[in-house]
Amino acid sequence: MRVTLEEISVRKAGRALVHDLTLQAYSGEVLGLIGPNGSGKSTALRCLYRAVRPSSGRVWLDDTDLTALPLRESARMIAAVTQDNGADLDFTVFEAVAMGRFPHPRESRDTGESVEALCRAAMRRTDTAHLAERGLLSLSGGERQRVMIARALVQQPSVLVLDEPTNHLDVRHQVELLSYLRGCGLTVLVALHDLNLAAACCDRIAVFHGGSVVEAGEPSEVLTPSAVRRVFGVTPSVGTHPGTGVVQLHYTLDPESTEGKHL
Ligand SMILES: Nc1ncnc2c1ncn2[C@@H]1O[C@H](COP(=O)(O)OP(=O)(O)OP(=O)(O)O)[C@@H](O)[C@H]1O
Repeated sequence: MRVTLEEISVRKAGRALVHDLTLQAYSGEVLGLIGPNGSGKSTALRCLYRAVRPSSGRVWLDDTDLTALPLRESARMIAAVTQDNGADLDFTVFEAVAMGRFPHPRESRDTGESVEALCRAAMRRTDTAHLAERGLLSLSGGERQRVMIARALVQQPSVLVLDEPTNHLDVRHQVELLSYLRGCGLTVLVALHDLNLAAACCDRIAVFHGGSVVEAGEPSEVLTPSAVRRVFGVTPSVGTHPGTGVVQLHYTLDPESTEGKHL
Protein backbone atom coordinates (compact mmCIF):
# COMPACT_ATOMS: atom_id res chain seq x y z
CA MET A 1 0.00 0.00 0.00
CA ARG A 2 1.33 3.43 -0.98
CA VAL A 3 1.19 6.20 1.61
CA THR A 4 1.22 9.86 0.65
CA LEU A 5 1.27 12.89 2.88
CA GLU A 6 0.45 15.77 0.58
CA GLU A 7 1.25 19.33 1.60
CA ILE A 8 0.38 18.68 5.23
CA SER A 9 0.40 21.50 7.75
CA VAL A 10 -0.38 21.13 11.45
CA ARG A 11 -0.94 24.25 13.54
CA LYS A 12 -1.25 24.28 17.32
CA ALA A 13 -1.38 27.32 19.59
CA GLY A 14 -0.78 29.62 16.63
CA ARG A 15 2.37 27.80 15.56
CA ALA A 16 3.05 25.49 12.60
CA LEU A 17 4.46 22.18 13.87
CA VAL A 18 4.82 20.97 10.32
CA HIS A 19 4.16 22.99 7.18
CA ASP A 20 3.64 22.06 3.53
CA LEU A 21 5.06 18.66 4.23
CA THR A 22 5.00 16.19 1.38
CA LEU A 23 6.18 12.63 1.83
CA GLN A 24 5.57 9.36 0.03
CA ALA A 25 6.29 5.78 1.08
CA TYR A 26 5.93 3.26 -1.70
CA SER A 27 4.36 -0.13 -1.35
CA GLY A 28 6.66 -2.54 0.47
CA GLU A 29 9.49 -0.09 1.17
CA VAL A 30 11.06 0.94 4.45
CA LEU A 31 11.10 4.73 4.65
CA GLY A 32 13.18 6.24 7.44
CA LEU A 33 12.32 9.61 8.97
CA ILE A 34 15.34 11.39 10.43
CA GLY A 35 15.86 14.91 11.71
CA PRO A 36 16.71 16.88 14.83
CA ASN A 37 14.50 16.95 17.92
CA GLY A 38 11.33 18.91 17.24
CA SER A 39 11.66 18.80 13.44
CA GLY A 40 8.19 17.29 12.99
CA LYS A 41 8.74 13.54 12.52
CA SER A 42 6.27 12.42 15.20
CA THR A 43 3.70 15.00 14.12
CA ALA A 44 3.85 13.73 10.53
CA LEU A 45 3.46 10.12 11.70
CA ARG A 46 0.55 11.12 13.99
CA CYS A 47 -1.29 12.51 10.95
CA LEU A 48 -0.95 9.09 9.37
CA TYR A 49 -2.29 7.09 12.29
CA ARG A 50 -4.88 9.78 12.92
CA ALA A 51 -3.81 10.95 16.36
CA VAL A 52 -3.52 14.44 14.86
CA ARG A 53 -5.78 16.03 12.27
CA PRO A 54 -3.85 18.13 9.74
CA SER A 55 -4.90 21.78 9.53
CA SER A 56 -4.48 21.50 5.77
CA GLY A 57 -3.31 18.96 3.23
CA ARG A 58 -4.30 15.36 2.70
CA VAL A 59 -3.14 11.87 3.57
CA TRP A 60 -3.70 9.17 0.95
CA LEU A 61 -3.62 5.39 1.22
CA ASP A 62 -3.10 4.40 -2.41
CA ASP A 63 -5.80 6.58 -4.02
CA THR A 64 -8.10 6.78 -0.99
CA ASP A 65 -8.31 9.93 1.10
CA LEU A 66 -7.69 8.82 4.69
CA THR A 67 -10.50 11.03 6.01
CA ALA A 68 -12.99 9.10 3.84
CA LEU A 69 -12.31 5.95 5.86
CA PRO A 70 -13.96 5.13 9.19
CA LEU A 71 -11.35 5.08 11.98
CA ARG A 72 -11.71 1.35 12.50
CA GLU A 73 -11.08 0.66 8.83
CA SER A 74 -7.91 2.73 8.68
CA ALA A 75 -6.80 1.09 11.96
CA ARG A 76 -6.97 -2.28 10.21
CA MET A 77 -4.58 -0.98 7.57
CA ILE A 78 -2.17 1.06 9.71
CA ALA A 79 -0.53 -0.15 12.92
CA ALA A 80 1.49 2.26 15.02
CA VAL A 81 4.19 1.69 17.60
CA THR A 82 4.55 5.06 19.23
CA GLN A 83 6.19 6.81 22.13
CA ASP A 84 2.78 7.38 23.73
CA ASN A 85 1.47 3.87 23.31
CA GLY A 86 -0.90 3.47 26.24
CA ALA A 87 1.31 0.89 27.93
CA ASP A 88 0.52 2.38 31.32
CA LEU A 89 -2.51 0.19 32.06
CA ASP A 90 -1.95 -3.03 33.92
CA PHE A 91 -3.10 -5.60 31.39
CA THR A 92 -1.18 -8.80 31.02
CA VAL A 93 1.19 -8.98 28.09
CA PHE A 94 -1.06 -11.48 26.33
CA GLU A 95 -4.11 -9.21 26.77
CA ALA A 96 -2.16 -6.21 25.48
CA VAL A 97 -1.00 -8.11 22.40
CA ALA A 98 -4.52 -9.46 21.71
CA MET A 99 -5.79 -5.84 21.69
CA GLY A 100 -4.13 -5.57 18.31
CA ARG A 101 -7.19 -7.41 16.96
CA PHE A 102 -9.64 -4.70 18.10
CA PRO A 103 -9.99 -3.02 14.70
CA HIS A 104 -10.94 -6.35 13.14
CA PRO A 105 -14.50 -7.74 13.00
CA ARG A 106 -15.62 -9.52 16.15
CA GLU A 107 -15.50 -13.02 14.65
CA SER A 108 -11.81 -12.64 13.92
CA ARG A 109 -10.94 -11.28 17.35
CA ASP A 110 -12.77 -13.68 19.67
CA THR A 111 -10.08 -15.54 21.50
CA GLY A 112 -10.37 -18.54 19.24
CA GLU A 113 -7.50 -20.81 18.27
CA SER A 114 -6.39 -18.68 15.33
CA VAL A 115 -6.20 -15.37 17.22
CA GLU A 116 -4.39 -17.06 20.06
CA ALA A 117 -1.95 -18.62 17.57
CA LEU A 118 -1.44 -15.21 15.95
CA CYS A 119 -0.65 -13.63 19.32
CA ARG A 120 1.71 -16.44 20.29
CA ALA A 121 3.54 -16.14 16.95
CA ALA A 122 3.91 -12.35 17.34
CA MET A 123 5.19 -12.83 20.88
CA ARG A 124 7.72 -15.42 19.73
CA ARG A 125 8.90 -13.09 16.98
CA THR A 126 9.40 -10.24 19.45
CA ASP A 127 10.89 -12.46 22.15
CA THR A 128 8.04 -11.74 24.57
CA ALA A 129 6.40 -15.21 24.78
CA HIS A 130 7.93 -15.83 28.19
CA LEU A 131 6.29 -12.64 29.47
CA ALA A 132 2.72 -13.58 28.45
CA GLU A 133 1.22 -13.64 31.94
CA ARG A 134 3.24 -10.73 33.34
CA GLY A 135 1.60 -7.35 33.93
CA LEU A 136 2.64 -4.60 31.53
CA LEU A 137 3.57 -2.32 34.42
CA SER A 138 6.13 -4.81 35.69
CA LEU A 139 8.12 -4.85 32.43
CA SER A 140 11.35 -3.08 31.63
CA GLY A 141 11.27 -0.33 28.99
CA GLY A 142 12.66 -2.62 26.28
CA GLU A 143 10.35 -5.52 27.13
CA ARG A 144 7.35 -3.18 26.98
CA GLN A 145 8.49 -1.80 23.65
CA ARG A 146 8.69 -5.34 22.24
CA VAL A 147 5.17 -6.07 23.49
CA MET A 148 3.90 -2.99 21.64
CA ILE A 149 5.59 -4.25 18.50
CA ALA A 150 3.91 -7.66 18.97
CA ARG A 151 0.56 -5.89 19.29
CA ALA A 152 1.18 -4.05 16.01
CA LEU A 153 2.05 -7.31 14.22
CA VAL A 154 -1.14 -8.98 15.47
CA GLN A 155 -3.05 -6.19 13.80
CA GLN A 156 -1.84 -7.62 10.43
CA PRO A 157 -1.63 -4.16 8.85
CA SER A 158 -0.48 -3.14 5.39
CA VAL A 159 1.34 -0.12 6.79
CA LEU A 160 3.52 -0.14 9.88
CA VAL A 161 4.37 3.17 11.56
CA LEU A 162 7.08 3.17 14.20
CA ASP A 163 8.25 6.19 16.16
CA GLU A 164 11.71 5.57 17.59
CA PRO A 165 11.10 1.82 18.02
CA THR A 166 14.69 1.10 19.01
CA ASN A 167 14.44 3.29 22.13
CA HIS A 168 15.13 1.07 25.12
CA LEU A 169 16.09 -1.95 22.99
CA ASP A 170 19.41 -3.66 23.54
CA VAL A 171 21.56 -4.17 20.46
CA ARG A 172 20.36 -7.71 19.76
CA HIS A 173 16.71 -6.66 19.81
CA GLN A 174 17.52 -3.58 17.70
CA VAL A 175 19.12 -5.75 15.05
CA GLU A 176 16.27 -8.28 15.17
CA LEU A 177 13.60 -5.60 14.85
CA LEU A 178 15.24 -3.72 12.01
CA SER A 179 16.03 -6.86 10.05
CA TYR A 180 12.40 -7.89 10.49
CA LEU A 181 11.29 -4.51 9.14
CA ARG A 182 13.55 -4.91 6.11
CA GLY A 183 12.08 -8.28 5.24
CA CYS A 184 8.42 -7.92 6.24
CA GLY A 185 7.10 -6.69 2.88
CA LEU A 186 4.86 -4.06 4.53
CA THR A 187 5.05 -0.36 3.85
CA VAL A 188 7.09 0.81 6.81
CA LEU A 189 7.57 4.40 8.03
CA VAL A 190 10.04 4.51 10.87
CA ALA A 191 11.44 7.52 12.75
CA LEU A 192 14.98 6.84 13.90
CA HIS A 193 17.60 8.96 15.62
CA ASP A 194 20.46 6.57 14.94
CA LEU A 195 21.57 7.47 11.44
CA ASN A 196 23.64 4.30 11.05
CA LEU A 197 20.66 2.11 11.91
CA ALA A 198 18.59 4.17 9.47
CA ALA A 199 21.18 3.63 6.74
CA ALA A 200 21.27 -0.12 7.37
CA CYS A 201 17.52 -0.61 7.55
CA CYS A 202 15.87 1.85 5.18
CA ASP A 203 15.38 1.79 1.42
CA ARG A 204 14.99 5.55 1.47
CA ILE A 205 15.35 8.26 4.07
CA ALA A 206 13.37 11.50 4.44
CA VAL A 207 15.24 14.27 6.22
CA PHE A 208 13.13 16.56 8.39
CA HIS A 209 14.21 20.07 9.30
CA GLY A 210 12.11 22.88 10.75
CA GLY A 211 8.79 21.12 10.19
CA SER A 212 9.19 19.95 6.62
CA VAL A 213 11.06 17.42 4.53
CA VAL A 214 14.19 19.00 3.09
CA GLU A 215 15.57 15.94 1.33
CA ALA A 216 14.62 12.36 0.51
CA GLY A 217 16.53 9.61 -1.20
CA GLU A 218 18.64 6.52 -0.71
CA PRO A 219 20.79 6.53 2.43
CA SER A 220 24.03 7.13 0.50
CA GLU A 221 22.44 10.12 -1.25
CA VAL A 222 21.16 11.90 1.84
CA LEU A 223 23.71 10.98 4.53
CA THR A 224 26.53 13.14 3.23
CA PRO A 225 28.76 15.11 5.62
CA SER A 226 27.47 18.43 4.29
CA ALA A 227 23.81 17.43 4.57
CA VAL A 228 24.28 16.08 8.10
CA ARG A 229 26.09 19.27 9.08
CA ARG A 230 23.38 21.46 7.54
CA VAL A 231 20.55 19.68 9.36
CA PHE A 232 22.11 18.45 12.60
CA GLY A 233 25.02 20.86 13.04
CA VAL A 234 27.49 18.00 13.38
CA THR A 235 30.10 17.01 10.83
CA PRO A 236 30.61 13.26 10.62
CA SER A 237 33.15 11.37 8.60
CA VAL A 238 31.46 9.00 6.21
CA GLY A 239 32.58 5.53 5.24
CA THR A 240 30.99 2.28 4.19
CA HIS A 241 30.44 -0.94 6.06
CA PRO A 242 33.14 -3.41 4.94
CA GLY A 243 30.67 -6.28 4.64
CA THR A 244 27.52 -4.68 3.27
CA GLY A 245 28.74 -1.48 1.62
CA VAL A 246 26.10 0.47 3.55
CA VAL A 247 27.01 4.07 4.35
CA GLN A 248 28.25 4.60 7.92
CA LEU A 249 28.80 7.80 9.87
CA HIS A 250 31.48 8.30 12.49
CA TYR A 251 31.49 11.17 14.94
CA THR A 252 34.22 12.55 17.13
CA LEU A 253 33.68 14.26 20.46
CA ASP A 254 35.81 17.14 19.26
CA PRO A 255 33.82 20.32 20.04
CA GLU A 256 35.04 21.71 16.71
CA SER A 257 32.92 19.10 14.93
CA THR A 258 29.66 20.70 16.13
CA GLU A 259 28.15 24.06 15.27
CA GLY A 260 27.47 26.07 18.40
CA LYS A 261 27.13 24.47 21.79
CA HIS A 262 24.11 23.65 23.89
CA LEU A 263 25.75 21.99 26.88
N1 LIG B 1 0.38 19.34 21.05
C1 LIG B 1 1.36 20.21 20.79
N2 LIG B 1 1.24 21.51 21.11
C2 LIG B 1 2.23 22.40 20.86
N3 LIG B 1 3.40 22.07 20.29
C3 LIG B 1 3.59 20.77 19.96
C4 LIG B 1 2.59 19.77 20.19
N4 LIG B 1 3.07 18.57 19.75
C5 LIG B 1 4.31 18.83 19.28
N5 LIG B 1 4.63 20.13 19.40
C6 LIG B 1 5.87 20.79 18.96
O1 LIG B 1 5.98 20.53 17.56
C7 LIG B 1 7.35 20.40 17.19
C8 LIG B 1 7.52 19.08 16.44
O2 LIG B 1 7.38 18.03 17.37
P1 LIG B 1 7.55 16.51 16.95
O3 LIG B 1 7.25 15.70 18.16
O4 LIG B 1 6.78 16.25 15.72
O5 LIG B 1 9.11 16.47 16.59
P2 LIG B 1 10.08 15.22 16.37
O6 LIG B 1 10.85 15.51 15.13
O7 LIG B 1 9.31 13.96 16.42
O8 LIG B 1 11.02 15.37 17.64
P3 LIG B 1 11.86 14.28 18.51
O9 LIG B 1 13.00 13.86 17.65
O10 LIG B 1 12.32 15.10 19.68
O11 LIG B 1 10.93 13.16 18.89
C9 LIG B 1 8.15 20.47 18.49
O12 LIG B 1 8.66 21.77 18.61
C10 LIG B 1 7.12 20.20 19.57
O13 LIG B 1 7.46 20.85 20.78
